[in-house]
Amino acid sequence: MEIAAASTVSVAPQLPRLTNAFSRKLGSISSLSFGSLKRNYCVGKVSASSSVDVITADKISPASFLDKRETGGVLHFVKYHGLGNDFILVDNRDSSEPKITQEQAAKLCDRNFGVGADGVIFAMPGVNGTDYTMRIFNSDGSEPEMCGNGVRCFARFIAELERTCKGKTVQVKVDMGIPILKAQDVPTKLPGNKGEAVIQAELVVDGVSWNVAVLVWAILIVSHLLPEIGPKFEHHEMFPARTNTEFVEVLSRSHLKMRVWERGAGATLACGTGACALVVAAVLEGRTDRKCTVDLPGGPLEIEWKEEDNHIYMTGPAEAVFYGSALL
Ligand SMILES: N[C@@H](CCC[C@H](N)C(=O)O)C(=O)O
Repeated sequence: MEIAAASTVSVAPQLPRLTNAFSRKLGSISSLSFGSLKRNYCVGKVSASSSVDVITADKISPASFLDKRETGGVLHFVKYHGLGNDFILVDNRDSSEPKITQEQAAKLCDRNFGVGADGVIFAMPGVNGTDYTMRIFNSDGSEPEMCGNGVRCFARFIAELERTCKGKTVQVKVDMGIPILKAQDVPTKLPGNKGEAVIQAELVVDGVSWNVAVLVWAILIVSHLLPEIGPKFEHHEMFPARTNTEFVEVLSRSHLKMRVWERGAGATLACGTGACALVVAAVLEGRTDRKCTVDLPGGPLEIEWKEEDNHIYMTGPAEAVFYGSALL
């Protein structure tokens, strides 16, 4: 059995890179389909496409709650999670500015003094011909470019807002687009060593040498070290925009296990973009096939990096947890 740490470094660079790469496609149109209904949307500065299948049926209709309009100082939301990576979803379709500030989002995400979540996601009006735009603030208030588990929850939320889906849990497949491996697009100051990509490079963190690639492999890491080592990767000088980090164990050519330290959110139960980056890294290093199950603390994700179109497809659950109103 091989244990690799990973990745985030390895993957980390990759994650931001994926997101940053996407961000240059501002306004590009993707599709979201719920059964027979199809919607185009733009994820923040990123684009992605999803399809949703309802796998369970709810007994209650949230319609009356979702129809509520805010009065001063109150924010209505729905709490969702994808494999334990949890988000506060806000119906922001009537404005292209988020209803709350980044500071307010950080307070809401606090697990002791707020609602508790890994991030706040806003469903906003579409741009450039899209039906919707998604924006997300991390639990520290910073704004990432993309969120894999979050985009599945977003898809589920849109379906609920449009009354096209009443299931508590749905399985969502997301087209995460094309991975970009160019070092400067990650961004990382690590020099490209495989074309312009960073594969199997050395990264020194806190005096320890890690074998990283666009992902990081090869070092055993145990869970209790995550809070200690995670921030050192996140804030490493080689990653000017900080980074997400996935620590990985290779179980077989189609099975990976990972722990994540997220930029702006810390140790979370799952990270969709990280799982995608991980599979790309694993394939580039010849460690796995293109279709893998990635086990995360919150459960498994199915990831496929298709050769035909170079896109990465992620499939996993999105579950509604509760409806609430927060005092701001
Ligand atoms: N913290 C991340 C953004 C969120 C990633 C997410 N959990 C996922 O599922 O992809 C960042 O700052 O990049």
